Amino acid sequence: MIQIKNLTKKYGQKTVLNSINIKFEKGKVYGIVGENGAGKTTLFRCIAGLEKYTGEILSDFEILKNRLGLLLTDPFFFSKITGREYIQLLANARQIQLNDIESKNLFNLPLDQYASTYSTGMKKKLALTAILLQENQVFVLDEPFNGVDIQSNLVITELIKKLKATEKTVLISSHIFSTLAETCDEIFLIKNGEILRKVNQKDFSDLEAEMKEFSIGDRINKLELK
Ligand SMILES: Nc1ncnc2c1ncn2[C@@H]1O[C@H](COP(=O)(O)OP(=O)(O)OP(=O)(O)O)[C@@H](O)[C@H]1O
Repeated sequence: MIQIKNLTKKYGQKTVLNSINIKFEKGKVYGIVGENGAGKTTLFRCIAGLEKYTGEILSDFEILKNRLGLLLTDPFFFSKITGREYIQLLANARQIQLNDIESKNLFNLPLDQYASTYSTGMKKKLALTAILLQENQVFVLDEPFNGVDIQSNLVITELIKKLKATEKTVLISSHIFSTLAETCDEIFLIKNGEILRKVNQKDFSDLEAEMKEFSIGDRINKLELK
C-alpha cells in the first residue's frame, strides 16, 4: 500500500502539485489522466523518490524506491552501454542474480547493441524489461504505450494484467483511454496539480465521453476547414 498525504511540489514559485491525497493498494492498477502539464510525471517522480516535496508518501516498504520500478516517458541511456549490460546493471542494483537473460528478452531486443542507438520504442521496451526483471513490487509507468508498436502494446497490456494478478501495485499514465479502461481498477483525473476526480471501473465510459466532449468541444469547428 502507498499512501500519499498532502503532497505539494513547487518548482520555484510555481505550484505543480497541490496537496495531493491518494491511496494505492497492492494488486490494483491505477490510471492517471490529465492534460499535458497537469502534473502526472511530477507526481510519479515524487513517488519514485526523484524529487523533493512537502507532505508524506508512506508505504509498506522500508524504502519505497528500492521496491519500485519507474518507466520514464523517454528513458535515457549512457552512450556505451548495451541492452544486456543495462538489464544486468539494474539487476545488480537489487542484488538479483539473472540467469539466461536471452530467454527473458520478451520484446526480442538486440541485447548486444548499444542502448543509446535503439529506436524510441525499443528504448522503452528495454527500460520496461529491466524494471520487470528487478522483481519490483510497485510499477510506475509513465506513458508505457506511447511510441511502442501494436504487438508490444498488446504484450504490455497483458503484462500489466499479470502484475495485478501477482499482487503488484501498478500506476500508469496514458493519453490513450482504451488501454487504461482495459487494465485499470480506478482512474484519477488530475488537473493543474490537483486530483479532480477518482473514477471507478463502472464509470469509465462516462469519464471517456466527458473528456472527449471537454477536449474536443467546438475547437475543430472554429478552424472552419473547407
Ligand atoms: N524541472 C522543472 N522545472 C520547472 N517546471 C517544471 C519542471 N518539470 C515540470 N515542470 C512543470 O510542471 C508542470 C507539470 O509537468 P508534468 O511533466 O508533471 O506534466 P504531465 O502531466 O506529465 O504532462 P504531459 O502529459 O505533457 O507529460 C508543467 O507546468 C511543467 O512545465
